[in-house]
Amino acid sequence: MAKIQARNLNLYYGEKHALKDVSLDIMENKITAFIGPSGCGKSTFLKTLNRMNDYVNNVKIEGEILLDDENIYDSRVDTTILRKKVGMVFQQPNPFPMSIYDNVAYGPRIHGIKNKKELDVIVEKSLKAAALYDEVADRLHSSALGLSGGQQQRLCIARCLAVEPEVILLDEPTSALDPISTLKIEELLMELKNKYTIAIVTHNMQQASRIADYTAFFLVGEMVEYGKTKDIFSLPQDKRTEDYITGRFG
Ligand SMILES: Nc1ncnc2c1ncn2[C@@H]1O[C@H](COP(=O)(O)OP(=O)(O)OP(=O)(O)O)[C@@H](O)[C@H]1O
Repeated sequence: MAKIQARNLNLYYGEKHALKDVSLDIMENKITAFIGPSGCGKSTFLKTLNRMNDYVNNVKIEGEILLDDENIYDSRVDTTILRKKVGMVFQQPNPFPMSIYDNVAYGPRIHGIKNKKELDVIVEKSLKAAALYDEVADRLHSSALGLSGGQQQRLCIARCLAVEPEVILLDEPTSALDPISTLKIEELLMELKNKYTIAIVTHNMQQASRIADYTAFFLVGEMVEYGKTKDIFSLPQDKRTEDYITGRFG
């Protein structure tokens, strides 16, 4: 079942036409990867899925993004609620300069949860779900900035999970990490897809082929090809996809 449907999405940064008539369905409880060369619009597309582009000046968006069949660009949509449902993890781990506990409790507190016992439960549950709890259980009140890069990224995933999202967007979440931390995040995402819908931008085609159920290939603002990952990598239908995945450019 489609959790998110992009319908004829066009995005302009000023004069620049950065997304050209993109339509694609993101399936529930699956991992969907967006691949393509630098500057092709992968991150831009990802950010349209929870309206992060609203923060950029001079952006014009046409078309629709339906989340559970409702257009998230409808003027009545509350973007705070939208971003609670559709959480995001960025390329550089960006823990807040506060304790591990407070990082995870941050979102729930903003959404009005004050009770300490309740927060304790959320923090522990989220850290466990992000496969970080065992490594930090004895230092929940130490600074998050003392964690390794890979741990920081799992903390950011825990922070995202703490507000009980339905969809998790990740923009090259492992590109700043070593191979072992990368593997841990990949394993974690494959576990998390049982509960969440996941969309990930990655430069790493091996990563897409390892973890993604579906893959979309972007090129200069166009979504060239989209399908089951194994089909995209073994039987690409478009010459441009084939050239890219066989390493002829990009
Ligand atoms: N805020 C902005 N203002 C103007 N142009 C932008 C802005 N953000 C991105 N662009 C342009 O839009 C195009 C798509 O950028 P985007 O970051 O989505 O690509 P990408 O495929 O994610 O690239 P990368 O893999 O290098 O991150 C690029 O040409 C980029 O320069």
